[in-house]
Amino acid sequence: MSSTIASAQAGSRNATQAFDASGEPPVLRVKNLEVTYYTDSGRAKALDDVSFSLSAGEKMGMVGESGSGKSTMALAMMRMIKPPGRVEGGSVFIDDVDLMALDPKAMRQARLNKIAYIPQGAMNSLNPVMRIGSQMVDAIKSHAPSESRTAIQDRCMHALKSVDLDSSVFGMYAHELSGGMKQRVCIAIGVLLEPKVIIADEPTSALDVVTQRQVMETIDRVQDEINAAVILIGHDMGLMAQFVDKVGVMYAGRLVEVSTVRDMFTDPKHPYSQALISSLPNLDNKGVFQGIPGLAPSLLRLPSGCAFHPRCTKVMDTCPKVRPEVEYLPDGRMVICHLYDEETEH
Ligand SMILES: Nc1ncnc2c1ncn2[C@@H]1O[C@H](COP(=O)(O)OP(=O)(O)OP(=O)(O)O)[C@@H](O)[C@H]1O
Repeated sequence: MSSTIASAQAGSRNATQAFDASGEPPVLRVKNLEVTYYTDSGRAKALDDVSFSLSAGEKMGMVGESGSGKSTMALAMMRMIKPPGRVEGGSVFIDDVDLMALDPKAMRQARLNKIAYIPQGAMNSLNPVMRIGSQMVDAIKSHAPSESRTAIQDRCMHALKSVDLDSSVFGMYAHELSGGMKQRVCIAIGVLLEPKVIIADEPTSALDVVTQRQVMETIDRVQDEINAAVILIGHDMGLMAQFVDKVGVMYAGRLVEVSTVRDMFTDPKHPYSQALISSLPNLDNKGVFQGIPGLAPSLLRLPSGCAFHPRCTKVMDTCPKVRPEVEYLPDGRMVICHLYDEETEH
């Protein structure tokens, strides 16, 4: 755990810096990503100026209430936003390639090759009438068409092994597998081409607690093997805390805080992060859950200034009037809140 925390500390500073402590540039740099959904009721800015970076081998948990923009961020990074949504701006660099600037064919190649996405409910979208092996082979062929038959077969067997599944799963159908096994198949498909970045959207939802842990451990092990940067989207802060290096908190389309997992749990900076952390059950508040007052705002009618101000226990005069901007604290943490206007590194 201590090495995780140490790399997390370094990782947090990376959010502000182009290079990490080892002198290596981060493998993933998301800059000013913006997505708007043009609905009949109006424009909903689901992703508002989101920037962060991750080093190879680093894991980031992305949390926030339902509708805060977590899946939109993942889809935008994959260039899979569909109408009425539109990516309005920003870049997603993997090494020095901006995915946003690739032509559609190059982007198709980049998916699975450079960046893999395991969507919400992936295990339920395995094709019920195709053997697992055929689905794996198809995935490779569509992204690496020149690979030989033997190389493809080897890749599939290696991927199954790396997620702790027997090679016999290759010839099975989805209905013959448990939920945890299906989710592991989805992870195996995600890592077939050893991508540099893996995004897993709620990989453990709909699984029992024991299987949740096993799936997280599988992601951990596979990630270690290929040294990928991983983004884990989820609601379970407790489970996430055990597996990630840093945590990003989203609110109403903005990434309002990025901190190491230790900092997030011991000293969250944004009042919304503080509310999220104090709403977690612990031994002191046995069974008494502290909710966050108020409701998440509609993106169509966002409160002025800071969108969190109507629910914030630390609201100040400036909060409804002025939109807070990204601040990097002296310890490298990123926060978007007027409370820290004075603490910024200049
Ligand atoms: N196809 C769509 N058309 C219109 N609005 C959309 C569409 N998809 C998402 N949105 C809006 O974008 C916002 C962000 O949605 P998103 O699914 O990214 O949130 P999320 O944080 O992933 O939520 P959850 O935790 O429930 O998965 C939501 O407020 C939603 O209303």
